[in-house]
Amino acid sequence: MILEGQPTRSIRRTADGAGVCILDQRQLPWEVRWVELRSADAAAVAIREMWTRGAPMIGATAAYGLAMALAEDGGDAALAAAHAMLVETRPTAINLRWALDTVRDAVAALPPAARAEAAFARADAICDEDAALCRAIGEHGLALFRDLHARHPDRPLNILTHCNAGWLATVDYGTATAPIYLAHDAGIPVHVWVDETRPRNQGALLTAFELRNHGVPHTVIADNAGGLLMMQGRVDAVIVGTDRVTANGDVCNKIGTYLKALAARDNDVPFYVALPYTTFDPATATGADIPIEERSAEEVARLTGPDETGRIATIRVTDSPALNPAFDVTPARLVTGYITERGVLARV
Ligand SMILES: CSC[C@H]1O[C@H](OP(=O)(O)O)[C@H](O)[C@@H]1O
Repeated sequence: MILEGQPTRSIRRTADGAGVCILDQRQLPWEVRWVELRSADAAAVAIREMWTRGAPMIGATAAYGLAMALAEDGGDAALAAAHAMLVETRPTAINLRWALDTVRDAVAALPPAARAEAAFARADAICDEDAALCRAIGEHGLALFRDLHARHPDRPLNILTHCNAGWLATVDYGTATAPIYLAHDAGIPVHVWVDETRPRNQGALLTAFELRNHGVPHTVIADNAGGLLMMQGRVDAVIVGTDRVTANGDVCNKIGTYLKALAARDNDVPFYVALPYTTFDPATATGADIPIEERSAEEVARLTGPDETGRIATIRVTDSPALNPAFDVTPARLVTGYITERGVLARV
C-alpha cells in the first residue's frame, strides 16, 4: 500500500536475497524503521515479540525464517528443529503453521543442498499469493460496499473495524482494509471508525497510520464506544480480519471482536469477516478448540507513546495484577458473511 507516497509491501527480501526486511511495527506510527532478519532465530524473535504481526504476515515471516535456517543447515534435523521453533512463536493464527508446513512440504523430498533455494522461492510465492488473495478480497468487498452505500447514497459509508487487519498485517492491501482501500480509490465515500484496540492499540497506532497514509477519512474511538455508535445508527457495517476460522465458521480474532459482534447483532448491523483461504482451518472443529494466546500482563499495565518532547516513553496505568488474553472467539451465528478471495459467503 502507500507508504511515504510510494507503493510498498510490508515484507521483502534483503538486497542480497539471504534475509528478509520487515517493518518494526512497534515503532509505528512514530518511526518507519525497516529491520533486516538474517536467521530463523531472528525471525522467531520478531514474531514472538510482535515486531511484525498479523496472521498472514507472521506466516510469511516464518516461511523466510525456515528458508534462512535451511541456508545454514539443509538437513532433516535442522528442518524439523526450525519448524518446531518457529511454529511455537505464537499459537493462535493458523497462517503460521500453514506457511511453515507449506515450505517444509515443498522441500522435504529435495536433497539438503537444494532446500534453501526452494524454501526461499516458496516463501516468495506465499507473499505474492497473499497480495493477490487480499486484492481479491478487496474486489469482492468493494461490490458489497457499493451495495451498502447505495442504501444511503447521500452520506459516507460508515465502517467500523477492530485491531489492524491492514496491509501491515498482510503482505499488501490487508484483509478487512482491502475493501476499504478499493472503495476509497473507486470514489465511494468511506469513513472508518477505528477501534483503538487495547492493550497494544493496533487500531489507534497501525490502522490509523495506514488510513492516514492512504487518505481515508477515519476516527479513532475507544474500544467501548462502538456499541453506542451502532445504537445511534452511525455504523453501516463492521468488518474485521481473523487469525483462524474453524470448520463450523467460528472466528478467532483480536480480543474485543466478540463484543463488537454482539453489539452488531443487537443493532442489526452486518458483521463481516475478511479472510484468505490460508486463515481457514478445517482441521479445528470449533472456536472452543483454538489455543488462545495469553500475553504478558505488562501489555495491559503499560501505555507507550511520545511524551511532550516527542521521546517514546512508557507509563504504567496500574500496579494491580492484570490478565491479557490476546484473542477471543466470535461464534459463527453472529457472522453475517465471510469476505474471501472467491466471493462473499453469506451465512444462511
Ligand atoms: C489479517 S490478520 C490480522 C489479525 O491479526 C491481529 O493479531 P496480532 O496483532 O496479535 O497479530 C488481529 O487479530 C488481526 O485481526
